[in-house]
Amino acid sequence: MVGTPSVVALPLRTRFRGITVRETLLVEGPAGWGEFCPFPEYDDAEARAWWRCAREAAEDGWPAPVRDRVEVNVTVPAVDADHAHRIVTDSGARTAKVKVAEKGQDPGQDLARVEAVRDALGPGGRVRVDANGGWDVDAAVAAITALARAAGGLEYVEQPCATVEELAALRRRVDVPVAADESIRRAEDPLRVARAEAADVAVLKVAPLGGVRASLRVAEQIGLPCVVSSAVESSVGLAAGLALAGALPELPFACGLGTADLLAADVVAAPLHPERGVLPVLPHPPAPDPALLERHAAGPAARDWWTARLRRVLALEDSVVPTRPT
Ligand SMILES: O=C(O)CCC(=O)c1ccccc1C(=O)O
Ligand SMILES: [Mg+2]
Repeated sequence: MVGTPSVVALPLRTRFRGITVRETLLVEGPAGWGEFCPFPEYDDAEARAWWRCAREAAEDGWPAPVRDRVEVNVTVPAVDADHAHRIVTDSGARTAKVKVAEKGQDPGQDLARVEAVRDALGPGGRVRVDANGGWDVDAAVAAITALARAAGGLEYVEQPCATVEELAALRRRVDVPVAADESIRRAEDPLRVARAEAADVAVLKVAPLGGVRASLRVAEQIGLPCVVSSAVESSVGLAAGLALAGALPELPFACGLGTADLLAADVVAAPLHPERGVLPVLPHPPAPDPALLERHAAGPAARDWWTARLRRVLALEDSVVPTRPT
């Protein structure tokens, strides 16, 4: 790598996944900039794939894309209905992904949110929901039936239940297509979901799957239509997701890569904010602006935590422990 890593703390515009600030580490290599930002609760073993994604961007570069632009969904956090309506209208996107089953909220709030999102999109838009594994099978059947009615149709439901077995059981009981996210990115074996006939759609996140090339191999083997989604990276890491979306042979759905809009600050001068629901595929990661790295630099405790974490992950990568087959 070239130079020392930068650790930044980027404020979110609204709480998402229980956080209000996204911390991330950026490194420069001979091919450009890479981003390492495994969620804080992930252990070092799980963080290894995220490092491989950052290293690919910084050292190897990405395979050639087959398209130069990618349609994205607007991501709607678990906010109230009026706020959801405004987020969708402001985005100009034709597809919205709405967070549901948020802890501490009730089903009525989910229904009001998806109703508002449908109203903002109009009848031609597409609404998908993401429960992050928050329902058991019976609760999922009830919630999906009610949400599909409130939304005037759902494109798919992402990770309605936590386990592959539950997804498979649910899938036989509802007409709405089921997408798998955590069951792919956090699984020992990301292909199990397909063998179990537990999903209609595969959500691919480039960092937890170990980079663009590793994700392309998963896409090839999983045999399901794929959607690329972010992990709320800065625009440096989002560019890796766009490189994957750009290189997939088929891309039948809008991708969840519009999440620069969730951030109140970014590290590059021209952040990857979608225009009318479209983002460009970039040949290389965008370089951070040194003034923005400085302005959003994390405090000393966070900087030490991230650099120690990276050092431990690098030590694991250099050891001979066998890695998950892909
Ligand atoms: O897919 C999107 O629209 C945005 C990304 C997103 O929802 C997400 C971001 C960080 C962590 C988890 C998730 C998720 O899909 O569950
Ligand atoms: Mg998800």
